[in-house]
Amino acid sequence: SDSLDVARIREDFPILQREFDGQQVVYLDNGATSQKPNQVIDAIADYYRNYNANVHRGIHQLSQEASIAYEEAHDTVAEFVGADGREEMIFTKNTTEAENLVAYAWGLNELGPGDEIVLTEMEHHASLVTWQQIGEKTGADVKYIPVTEDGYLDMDAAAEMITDDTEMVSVLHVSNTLGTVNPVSELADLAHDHDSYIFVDGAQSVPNRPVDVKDIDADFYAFSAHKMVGPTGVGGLYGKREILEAMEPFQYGGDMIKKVTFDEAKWNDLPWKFEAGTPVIAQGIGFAEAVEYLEDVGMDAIRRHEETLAEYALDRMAEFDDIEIYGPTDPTDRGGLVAFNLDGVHAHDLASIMNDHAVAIRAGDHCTQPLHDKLGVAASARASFYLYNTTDEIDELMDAIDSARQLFA
Ligand SMILES: Cc1ncc(COP(=O)(O)O)c(CNc2co[nH]c2=O)c1O
Repeated sequence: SDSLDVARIREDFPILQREFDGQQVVYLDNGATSQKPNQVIDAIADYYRNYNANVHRGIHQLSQEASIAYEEAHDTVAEFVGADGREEMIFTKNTTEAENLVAYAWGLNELGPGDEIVLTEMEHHASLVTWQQIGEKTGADVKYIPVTEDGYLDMDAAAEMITDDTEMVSVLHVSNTLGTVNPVSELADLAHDHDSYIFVDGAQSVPNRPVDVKDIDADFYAFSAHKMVGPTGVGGLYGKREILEAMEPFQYGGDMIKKVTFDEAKWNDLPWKFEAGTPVIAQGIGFAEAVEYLEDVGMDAIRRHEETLAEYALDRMAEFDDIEIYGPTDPTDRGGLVAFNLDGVHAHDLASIMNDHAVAIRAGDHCTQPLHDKLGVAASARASFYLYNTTDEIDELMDAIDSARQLFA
């Protein structure tokens, strides 16, 4: 079977050997950011050491090498998510900037009173706050597809809420709080039946499972390199070519133009039209290396590994009646993360005790405050898994939770 050789993978991530007070770190905060293998670190260092130069303009050898590497990085990332080449793959700073790019470059210009933007109650602030603001600035109405008791989207409500007044449906593929995997192909069909665009937030899906944007038929699809063993500072925004061709640029300046006179400017070809100024060269090169690393491991194998870890974590937590778990209980129907609370212990206190045991988890609202309001909790703890985690590490998590239980009993 193509299951993961986790022991061999862990050798690529030196940070996993770190110890705090003699305890080896147990890193379970991958939903916030992933760790980076030597291959990615070395690729970025290699660029700075051996062919650092600015791109798109240089005549000299170094600039040509840097330009080719940066441009081909777009092809690598595009192919990874099933896009048709670099013309459909814009490098942004992160998923948040990708949402803002479409919100400003398309939303502000195209939306007005009477138009509707449909989100979900489980949206991350990157989309929720962005489209809420666009609604305020344009007069468009913002609606939220409800989340059911068991953590799924209410698709009957979705079918009613997406109408001919809907111009944009913006939904996350996998919830960073509930782990829910949303039916984005079905939502794309609903949006397109009403001539609406659909923006899919793939921050928690592209790193963890195979994604094919053409299969989903998304109009836009965004994700971040730092969650998929790549560097911070670069993300991918897929857009259908014909939509990007028709869209106004997001930022103006060098590189995004073809010709400038004192009277006007002509825009550059895709994707450079949306990459103003000196781009994220080193990060883009690191992004491509991260994609190649994940491809070598295999996205199906990663998805299955995370399902195994989620199932193990859910089973271990189900042994206790003082742990409340949020999101679907079926491990094959959710991402590799579990948000939870321990009765009587605030999530921040729990995370602090976890830290005393060198266990790194997240506590707070995970940038989904409206969802936490709906769940009726101010904060939750969250363990999120990746290709280098093990069930032994989940046992360490459970032992640390137990020490918190004893402390607060
Ligand atoms: C679903 C989702 N959308 C968008 C973002 C924003 O990504 P960024 O622009 O790269 O920051 C995140 C990051 N989520 C988290 C960041 O820290 N903890 C998290 O759960 C996310 O989980």
